[in-house]
Amino acid sequence: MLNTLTGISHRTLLEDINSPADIRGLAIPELVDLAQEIRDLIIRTVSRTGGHLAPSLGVVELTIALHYVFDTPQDKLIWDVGHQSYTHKILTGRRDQFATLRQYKGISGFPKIKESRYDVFETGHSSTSISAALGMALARDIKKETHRAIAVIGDGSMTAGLAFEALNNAGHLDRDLIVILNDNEMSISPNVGALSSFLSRKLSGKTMRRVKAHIEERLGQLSNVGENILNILRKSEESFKSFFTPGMLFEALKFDYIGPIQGHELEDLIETFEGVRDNIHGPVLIHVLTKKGKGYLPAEKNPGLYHGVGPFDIASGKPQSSNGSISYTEVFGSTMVQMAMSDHRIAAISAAMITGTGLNSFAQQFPERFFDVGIAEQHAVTFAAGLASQGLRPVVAIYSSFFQRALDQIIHDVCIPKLPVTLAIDRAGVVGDDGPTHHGVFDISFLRFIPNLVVMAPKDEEELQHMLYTAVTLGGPAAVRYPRGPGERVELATTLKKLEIGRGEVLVEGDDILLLPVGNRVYPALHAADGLRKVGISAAVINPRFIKPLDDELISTWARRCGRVITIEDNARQGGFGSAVLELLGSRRLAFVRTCLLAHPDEFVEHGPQAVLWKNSRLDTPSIISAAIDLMQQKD
Ligand SMILES: Cc1ncc(C[n+]2csc(CCOP(=O)(O)OP(=O)(O)O)c2C)c(N)n1
Ligand SMILES: CC(=O)[C@@H](O)[C@H](O)COP(=O)(O)O
Ligand SMILES: [Mg+2]
Repeated sequence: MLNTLTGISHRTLLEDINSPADIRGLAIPELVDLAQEIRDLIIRTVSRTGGHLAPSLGVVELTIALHYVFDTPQDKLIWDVGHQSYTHKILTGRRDQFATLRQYKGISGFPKIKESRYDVFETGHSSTSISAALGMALARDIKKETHRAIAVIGDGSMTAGLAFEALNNAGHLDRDLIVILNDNEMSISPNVGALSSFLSRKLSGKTMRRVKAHIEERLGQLSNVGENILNILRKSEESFKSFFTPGMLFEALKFDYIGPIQGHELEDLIETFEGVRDNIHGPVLIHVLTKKGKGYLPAEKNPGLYHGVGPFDIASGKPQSSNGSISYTEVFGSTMVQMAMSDHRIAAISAAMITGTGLNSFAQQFPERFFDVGIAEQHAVTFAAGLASQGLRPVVAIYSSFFQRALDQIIHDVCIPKLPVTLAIDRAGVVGDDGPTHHGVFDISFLRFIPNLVVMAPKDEEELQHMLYTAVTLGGPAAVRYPRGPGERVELATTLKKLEIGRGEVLVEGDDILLLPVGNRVYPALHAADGLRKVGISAAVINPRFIKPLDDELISTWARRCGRVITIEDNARQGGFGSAVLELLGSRRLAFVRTCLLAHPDEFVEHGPQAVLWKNSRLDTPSIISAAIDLMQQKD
């Protein structure tokens, strides 16, 4: 590598690292230098590609130490969420491809089995790693193999029920299993919840007093031994606190607990891991303290902002300027504030995604009506149902792909009892660079079959405002799905209006073909109708607004009139909006109408810019035009 100051070129350590085997011969000072080279590479690359910078910078030493001590890939290393796996990728043969991180056709931002044999489990959604590692440990024992199973999970991800289900089961099964708790006291925003306080031993005064009184009472009943311990405890709050360690929780779950250890000290990490590797059997949890964003000052100072970033300037840390459009998420956030000012029943719930869902302002202005429940989508929905059962009008804002976790709660706790809960489904449709784990392309399919639920999708940001208002004033369960990214730059409404449930709108009249686009596909369809007019095809465009209930009358009338229908949706074809229209046409004896369903095919859509993904799935304007021309030319 060329030193730009001296003009002298020298070989970096990283240039000789092609697999973890290559780091195992290095001495500690060399590993320290290697960590710096890796950090530089991550910062350089992510400043160009965007990505999960702060989580990855926080685990550089941890990753080096794990690959140094354990015999990967025979030993199975599982990265929870996987957004912190950049060092792992660089060390496991993907250094040269790292420049393509999150680029279309480039390497993914998450572990991918097809990318490397070191990626033994795919992640993206949180809190799966302990379950997966436990499964691997059991498979190992059944097959009489000897490798280790290691889950690396963050303190944020540890708050999810799934992680606790796995700990509970692992304690019971008592097999060799290593859980590394990467504790940086951060989820995306600062971590919240009782567990988080417990890990950092920030026990509340109330808890302290209660437990202290209880112990004093119990020990006081004993003779000398009790008095001695009591005296120690009385000495200071600190010594009392030290009586409680985060380990107590895990030990109660039958794990050995080791730590907390400093996560940026390579020597300590390596020594601890070697000790565990060579001496400990059964489930063990190693508590590692790290700093999110370590080594890049702007990220250290503001780890939330640099959790996931777009391209930025390294020197100043400033993100590349956006084009100034307001996003759907921002409109959701401001509309929530607008509604909550006059309706005191409105509450907002986020599952550890306050900024991502645009709820910062609501949280600041209405702290008593805002709840960040941690990474707990299932709980978020049932908690909302509880609020709604007592007269509140909760809005649960969660990304489409994370709502997948809460399907049972939506059905069982919200829709069967018809409770007035609004599901604000952000990131509906393809999200872009995060890829298949994060695309929100299934929600139409998994919500459409639920009785009592009204499902809406706005064509633009102004319609989103009215749909939110319609949802919270409905008096029953409602869902509004809206996409990632900028709106259509339309003017926002100052007065919110209630839409008539199940009523669509005719945007363009036409006789030859009916275009039925959903949500963010409405504008591309309008442009397509313009294009079709130029080649002599008269296309009608209807914005259905409601995916459920459908405007049966309007759609049937226009389908009969045009004789050809194209549905267009940023959702999977299977069970999607197009399927709903086919069901309608069948039930109305309109099966003779020629149809074409434009939607994502029955495969997982890869990562890449949204525009590319829409084009690939034939959901952009030119594809709609060519589908219409094809349908016009179709003969029996
Ligand atoms: C089920 C689910 N909900 C929400 C998210 C969004 N998300 C990604 S990372 C993250 C925070 C994770 O915190 P932690 O595990 O402590 O990792 P850190 O980023 O601090 O390293 C969240 C909420 C997700 N990936 N999966
Ligand atoms: C890893 C993860 O799940 C989140 O950080 C996600 O990548 C955020 O996506 P947005 O950038 O769309 O908020
Ligand atoms: Mg964390």
